[in-house]
Amino acid sequence: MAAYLNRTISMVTGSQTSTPYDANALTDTTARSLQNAGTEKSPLQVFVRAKKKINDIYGEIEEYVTETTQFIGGLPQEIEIVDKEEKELFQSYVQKVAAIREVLSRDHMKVAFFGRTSNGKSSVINAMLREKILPSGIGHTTNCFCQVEGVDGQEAYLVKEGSDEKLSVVSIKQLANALCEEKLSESSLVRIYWPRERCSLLRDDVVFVDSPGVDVSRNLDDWIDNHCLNADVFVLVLNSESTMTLAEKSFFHTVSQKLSKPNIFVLNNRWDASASEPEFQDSVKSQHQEKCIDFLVNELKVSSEKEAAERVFFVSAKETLQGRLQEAQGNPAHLGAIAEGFQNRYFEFQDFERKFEECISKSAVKTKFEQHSSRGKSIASDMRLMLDNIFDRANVLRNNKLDQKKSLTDRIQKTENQLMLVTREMKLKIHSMVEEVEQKVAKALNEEIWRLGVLVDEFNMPFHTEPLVLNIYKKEINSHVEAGLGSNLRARLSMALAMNVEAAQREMTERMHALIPSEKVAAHTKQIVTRPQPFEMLYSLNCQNLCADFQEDLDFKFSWGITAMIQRFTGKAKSGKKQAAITSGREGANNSNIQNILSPVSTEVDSPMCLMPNQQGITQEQLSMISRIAVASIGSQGTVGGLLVAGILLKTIGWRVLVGVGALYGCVYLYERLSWTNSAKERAFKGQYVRHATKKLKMIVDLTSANCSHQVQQELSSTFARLCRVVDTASIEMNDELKAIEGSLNVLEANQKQMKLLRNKANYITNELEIFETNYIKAN
Ligand SMILES: Nc1nc2c(ncn2[C@@H]2O[C@H](COP(=O)(O)OP(=O)(O)OP(=O)(O)O)[C@@H](O)[C@H]2O)c(=O)[nH]1
Repeated sequence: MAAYLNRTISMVTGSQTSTPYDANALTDTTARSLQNAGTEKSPLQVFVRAKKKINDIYGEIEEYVTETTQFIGGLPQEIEIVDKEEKELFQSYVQKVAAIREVLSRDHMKVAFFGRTSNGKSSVINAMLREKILPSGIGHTTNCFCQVEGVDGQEAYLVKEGSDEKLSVVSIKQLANALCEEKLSESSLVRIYWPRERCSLLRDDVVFVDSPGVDVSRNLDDWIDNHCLNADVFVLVLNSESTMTLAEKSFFHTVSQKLSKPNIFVLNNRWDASASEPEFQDSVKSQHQEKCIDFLVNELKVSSEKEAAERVFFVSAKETLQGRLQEAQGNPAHLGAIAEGFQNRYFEFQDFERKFEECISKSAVKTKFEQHSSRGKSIASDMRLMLDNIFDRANVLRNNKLDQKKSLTDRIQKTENQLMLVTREMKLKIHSMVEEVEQKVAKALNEEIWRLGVLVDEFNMPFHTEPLVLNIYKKEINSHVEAGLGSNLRARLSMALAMNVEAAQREMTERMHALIPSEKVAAHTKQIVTRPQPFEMLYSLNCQNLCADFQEDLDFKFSWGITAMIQRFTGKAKSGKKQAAITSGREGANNSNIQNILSPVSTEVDSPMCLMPNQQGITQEQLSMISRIAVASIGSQGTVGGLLVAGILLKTIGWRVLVGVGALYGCVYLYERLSWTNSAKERAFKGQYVRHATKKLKMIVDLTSANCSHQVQQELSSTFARLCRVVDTASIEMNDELKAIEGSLNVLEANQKQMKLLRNKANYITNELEIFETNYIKAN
C-alpha cells in the first residue's frame, strides 16, 4: 500500500527520485499522511466533493421548495391570488426534488468491464479493488452481471436481482458458490456489497460492473440497455495474446451508437505473457496499440488520436493483484513468482488507474451533476417565476384594496359630514313644519269655534228639562260637538298635513339614502319599519271632559225684570273691559287651568267661570244676590217707599199713563212667560252651551295646536331617527368593511414580503448552482 502511494505521488508530482520499495523505509505515520494526501488529491475526490456540494444545495432546494409550498398552501382562501392548480404544481415540485435527491443519493461513478470470456475482466476488477472479491478462473466463470459497490459497515453481502435478501459473503469461494448455486440469466444483475473501508475506490463511490464474456451472448442490446446506459467509463479487457475479436468490436459499436461518445479504456491484459518472448514484445505492443487506437479513433470515433493513445494500456491484472496482495501483507509487490518486466506492467496498471480515475470523475460529475444542477436551476427559476406571478397578482389585488380603502374612507368621511349637514337641515325643516302646523291648527280650530253655533243647531235630539233626560242630552251634545269639530278639522287639515308630512318624509328618505352606498340602499330600506298606515292627525278635543262643568240655567227670567235690567246695564258697561281682560288673561288661565279643564278630574272641581271675579271684584253670584235684594226690597219691605214712589209717579206722570205702562209691562211679562216653552228652553240651553263651549274650546286652542304640532314633530323625528339608524348601520358596515380591507392589506403585504424573501432564496439557490457549475463542471 505504501509503495503504491509512493508511486502514485511520484506520478502525480512527476518526481521519479524514489523507488517503490523505498516506501518500506517510511514510518507508519508518514505513510498514513501520504495516504491522506493521496486521497485528498485523488481525482475521484472531485466527484466526492461535487456530490457532497450538490447534495447540500439540493438539501437547501428541498427546504426551499417545502417552505414555498407550505407558504403557498397556507395563503388564506379569501386572498384569491393562487388557484388549486398552482398549489398542486408547487406540491409537485416537492415530489420532484425528493425524487432527484433520491437519485442523487444513489449517484456514483460506474465503470463497466467488457471483453471475451477469460480475458481477465474479474482479475482487473480484483486488482483495482486490491482484493480477490470476484471469482476468476479458467473457463467461463462470470455467468451474469456482477456489480461491486461499497457499503457502510464490516459485512459483505450480495443481493440477487428481484430479491431483497442479503446473502452474506465471507470468502471468494462462498461468493462463487452463491453465484453458481442457481442458474442465473446472463443479463441478470447480482449486487455485491463490499465494506467501503476495505477499498478506497469503493469509499469514493466507484461501482464496478463485471460482465459475462461478450462472446457468450447475443443479447448485447439488452446488456447495454440494462447495465450500460448510466456507465461513466467502459473498460474493454483484451487478451494481449490474441487480437481483438469481432464480438468485442461489435459490442462497442453498439455501445457507441447508443451512447454519445462513451469513455472507453482498452486494457491489453495478460501482457506478462509477452515476457516469455521479449524479442517480439515491442512489435506486438505497437501492433496492438495501433489497432486499438484505430478502433477508438476511426471505427468508434469516440476520441481523438491523442486521447486514444492515453486510453490504451498493456497490463497484467494477475500480477498486479498478486503484487498488491503481497503489499497488503507488508511484503514487496514483486515477491513471489513474478515474470520479467513486472515493474513496468505494474506502473502501467497504476497509470491506467490514475487516468481512469480522472476520466470517470470528470465524466460522472458532468453527466450526472450537470443534469442535476440544471434541473435545480430550472426548479428555482420556475418557482421564482410562479412567485413573481403570484406577487404581481397580489400587487394588483393590493392596489385594488388600496383604492377600495381610499374610496371607502372618503365615503365614510363624506357620510359623516353629510349626515351632520342633513341633520341640521332636517331639524330646521321639522321646526318650520311644526310651527306651520301649529298655526294652521290654531286658525282652523278658532274658525270652527266661531261656527260652533251652527254645529250645535244641527244637534236635534229631543230636548227635555227632566234632569235625567237633560244629562243624556248633555252627553250627546258633547259627543256631537266633539265629533263634528273633529271631522271638520280633519276635512280642513288632515289631508294637506298628511301630504306635507309624507313629502317631508320622502325628502328625508331621499337625502338619507343618498348617504348610503347605492348597492346597500335596497337591503337597508327593507330594514326600515314603515308605518302600516299613513300619518293621521289626532285632535284630542275631549268635549265630554271639557264641558262637564256646564250648568244650564232654564229658569224663566223676565227680560225686563229688575235683575235682568241691572245685569244688562252692568254687562254693557263692562263687556268691553271684560272681553279684553279675558283675552289677555286667557294665556295665563290656559296655562294654569288647561290641564284641569282637559282632565276628567276637572269635572269634579268648581267651574272656573263660577269663581271668576269680574273687573270690580264682584262675582256673578254676588251680582245675582244684589238684584234679588233690590226686588225684595221693593216687593216686601217698601210699603212706605212704594207708596212714596207711586205717589211721586202719580203726581209726575199721571195715573193713566202709569196704569197704561203697568198694563203694557204686565202684557210683556205675560207674553214672555207664555212663550217660555220647551223649544224656547232648548234654544236657551243651546245658546248657553255654545257660549260655555266656545269659552272652554278657546282655552284649549293653543294646547290642541301644540298637540298637533307635537304629533307632526313626533312623526317626522321618529322617521328621521329611523333613517339615522339606517345610516348609522350603513356607516358601521362601511367601517367594518374598512377594517376587513385593512386586514386584507396587512395580510397581503406580509405575504408579499414573504414572497420577496422566497424569490431572493430562489436567486440564492440559482447562484449557488452557478458557482457549483463553475467549480465542478466548467472547470473539468
Ligand atoms: N497469466 C495471466 N493470467 C491471467 C491474467 N489475468 C487473468 N488471468 C487468468 O485468466 C483466467 C480468467 O480470468 P478471469 O478474471 O476469470 O477472466 P474473465 O474475463 O473474468 O472470465 P469470465 O469471468 O469467464 O468472463 C484466470 O485463470 C486468471 O488467473 C494475467 O494478466 N496474466
